[in-house]
Amino acid sequence: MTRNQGITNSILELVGETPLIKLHKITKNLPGTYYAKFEAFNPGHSAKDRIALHIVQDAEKKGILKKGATIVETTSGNTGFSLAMISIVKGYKCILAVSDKSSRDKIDLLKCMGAEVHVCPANVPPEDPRSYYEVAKTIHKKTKNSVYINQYFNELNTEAHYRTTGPEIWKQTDGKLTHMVVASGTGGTISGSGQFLKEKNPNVKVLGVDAIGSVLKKYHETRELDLSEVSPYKIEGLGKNLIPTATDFDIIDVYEKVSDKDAALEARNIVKKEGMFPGYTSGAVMQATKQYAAQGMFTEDSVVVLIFPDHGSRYMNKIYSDEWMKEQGFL
Ligand SMILES: Cc1ncc(COP(=O)(O)O)c(C=O)c1O
Repeated sequence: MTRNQGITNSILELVGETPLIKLHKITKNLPGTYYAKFEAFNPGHSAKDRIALHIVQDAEKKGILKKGATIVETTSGNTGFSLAMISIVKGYKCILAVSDKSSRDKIDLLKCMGAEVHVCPANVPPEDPRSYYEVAKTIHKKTKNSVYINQYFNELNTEAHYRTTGPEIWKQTDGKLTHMVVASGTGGTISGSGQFLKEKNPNVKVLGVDAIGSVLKKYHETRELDLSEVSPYKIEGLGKNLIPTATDFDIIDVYEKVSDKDAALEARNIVKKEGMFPGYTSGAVMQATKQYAAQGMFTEDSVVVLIFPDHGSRYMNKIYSDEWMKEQGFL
């Protein structure tokens, strides 16, 4: 490892190469060995640094993004933070359309990072002009010299994880992993890293995590978009009410759905048992791992990698607030 031993020229050089941390107490009763790839170690505290940097660098190479240009994106918050950080370093303007489901902390953070933030209603169909997709598209059209990152429908999102997250996991486990458990939102993480790992070893099982209230699991099973699956839920960044083209459903072996309550309690459980402080979807990944284990998915020989996508500090007014947990009936 040569990282962090001398001078780092820019914070952006620290994107990726996150640690793989062995889980002990929380997985004590599950068969096999479990590791968390803790993406909070990225400088923007989430896996989204990887895709934001990859997409921006690609646009720069193609000459689409020039100094003084504007970056526009729809985001549940994390991609926005990464883009705002990159914009500061590289001298771009950053405009973000954010779902009103995003925690207050995330929205305040984006503003602190110099982004212009438009808060949009979460519970409207994607084609509604008030949805964050449509708001971002309109801002992009109206803003001269702007680039729309479009993470849900951008193959570079998936490519970023194919080039970084997948190879890192392969190297860190010395090619020994048997299963990977990954939260699916845009699907970039699961599809990109899953593709890389399956190319290395087709026997690696890619286990998806979806939210109750999202269409992804049903779509994976039937290849049909069933909107009767859609209902409001609290977990940010997990699941969807549309089918993102950034997701390659053929790479994913199976999905499990988790509830808001179970995911929140598991996130808090990770803190208590392992001393890590991860975000809400990490709780969802932990809960799904337990559900998969209960189905007999793992044996004593299993080497299971769980991706923990972000840091818990973004959820202080949500899952890490006893008051919020009580309001939801979770405590
Ligand atoms: C906190 C969090 N976890 C998980 C995900 C899912 O990752 P992906 O979009 O790569 O499927 C996201 C994406 O928005 C996220 O913000």
